[in-house]
Amino acid sequence: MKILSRQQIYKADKETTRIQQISSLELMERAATRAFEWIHQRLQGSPVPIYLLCGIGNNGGDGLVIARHLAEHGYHIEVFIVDYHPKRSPDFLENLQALKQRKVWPTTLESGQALPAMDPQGILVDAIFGIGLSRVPDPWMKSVIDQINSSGLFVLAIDLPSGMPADFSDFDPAQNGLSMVHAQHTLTFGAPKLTFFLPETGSAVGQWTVLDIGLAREYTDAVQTEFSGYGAGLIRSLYRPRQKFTHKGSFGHLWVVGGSYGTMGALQLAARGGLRSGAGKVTAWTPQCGVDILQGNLPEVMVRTGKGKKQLTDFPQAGKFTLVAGMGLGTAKVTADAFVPWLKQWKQPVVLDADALNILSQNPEGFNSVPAGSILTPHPGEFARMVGNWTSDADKLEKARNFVKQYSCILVLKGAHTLVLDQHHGFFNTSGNPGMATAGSGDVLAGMIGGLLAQGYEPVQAALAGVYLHGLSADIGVQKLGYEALTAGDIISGIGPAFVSLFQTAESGPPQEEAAKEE
Ligand SMILES: NC(=O)C1=CN([C@@H]2O[C@H](COP(=O)(O)OP(=O)(O)OC[C@H]3O[C@@H](n4cnc5c(N)ncnc54)[C@H](OP(=O)(O)O)[C@@H]3O)[C@@H](O)[C@H]2O)[C@H](O)CC1
Ligand SMILES: [K+]
Repeated sequence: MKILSRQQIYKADKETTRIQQISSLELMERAATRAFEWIHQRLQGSPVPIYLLCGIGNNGGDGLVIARHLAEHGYHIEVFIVDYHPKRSPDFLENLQALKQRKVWPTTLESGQALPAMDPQGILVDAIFGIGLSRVPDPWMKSVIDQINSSGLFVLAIDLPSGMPADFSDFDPAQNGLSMVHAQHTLTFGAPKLTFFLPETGSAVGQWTVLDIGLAREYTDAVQTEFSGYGAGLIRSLYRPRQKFTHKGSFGHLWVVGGSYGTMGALQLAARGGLRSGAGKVTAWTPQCGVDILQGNLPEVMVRTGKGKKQLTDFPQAGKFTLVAGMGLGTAKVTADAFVPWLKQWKQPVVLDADALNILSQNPEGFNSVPAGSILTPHPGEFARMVGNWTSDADKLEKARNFVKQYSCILVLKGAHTLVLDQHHGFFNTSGNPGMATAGSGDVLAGMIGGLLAQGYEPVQAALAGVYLHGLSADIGVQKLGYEALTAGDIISGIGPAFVSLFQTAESGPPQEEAAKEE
């Protein structure tokens, strides 16, 4: 699922009309008809009042086409033209004519005018601004947006909520008060937009559905995008089936390094995540206080200790194993003093999480010792320690881009849509749920990525599959437990079913392809 930039969507639009030899008016008709069908399928002729707020560009034109189809099907509609600009797009004007021919007479709202009273049981279709938004809405538009947001109506946004840019190519909405319609649902054309995946703007999108409007595949298949969303389809294509004549040595040896007095749980969760993801063998390197805990709880895991009793003061010699470090490690000076030089020994990619990242943030020179291709898995607090505070999602993305370039690493930026970013591309994950905001969830993920890396997946593949399966395990967990009760241990219990469901058909398992399309 490619995320096209604003300019690429315009190009897709143009190429579609050229290749398919249709007019832009016909493409608008096609797009808006898909949106109408989506509404009609759900409302089934219900007498609920529908208020269509249309701008004066092509997003407004879409709104007028939807209005025409709704009127033809007997819906109770009221149409408003939000007159924020003196110019009108030609396709808007054509569709205004077509609507009037159907004896529907829109009301024009002029600058400064308030929205009319609306039945709070009704539905508001937001077709004011689409991808054409190129600057911050003016004070009147901001007040219209505020009135929509406090109206209490169900808001359905067309293409994207008005006031929200598709990407950050023109302006950064967070620097300007984030004035945007908050929709319950967004019907977007052709491809999801970058801003859907980021917390500042994504919260305004609500649920979202990508409507296939038949954009020219000649263009959309070939175009290189900076970002994409991914789901089961990509992970299935990466999956390495197990062969019959294999043994545990075929699936790698994972070492989880970390733990300190009082935080041995983190190391255990990572070890279990690695085992459940298929690592052939798992060894834990812990301070001496960890031996009984790990041996008692995890019979499958071998345990080796450093010299330190309550915290690590030394580390194992780099060897032919896959390293995941940082879970519960602590940031004591003795630990940090040993950890930073030790990292230099590593030549093959490693996975660094939690306190490994915190230690490096306190000793930034150490990031230069991280082997190329390593996977760093910070949560937002850890990432802020790594790169400094950001002022907005756009700024955070920029900082992340610079970081992966500088250190040739892969960042896994954890969030509602975890971003796996390398120097070539950013992948937003589509599995997972708010139940995952629970202690130890990140330790499990680090272990899972390590378990996949140990089995020979390329680093970016291990990161993508680990993140997706981690989210899917939690999705399976919440089906029985709900969000509140889900724990990191439950995510581990879901890993097996997640692998299994990856290859189930839509009829017998969670419909993963849909999950990627519809939030
Ligand atoms: N391929 C597709 O996805 C299709 C998309 N369609 C729909 O078309 C819109 C995009 O339409 P467009 O006319 O380009 O833009 P908008 O309707 O979003 O905006 C109209 C104009 O508003 C001006 N603008 C921008 N920011 C502001 C602002 N803050 N205040 C006032 N005015 C603003 C801007 O014009 P300027 O010349 O002033 O810059 C916009 O052009 C897309 O979202 C879909 O809904 C088609 O229907 C079919 C295919
Ligand atoms: K809109």
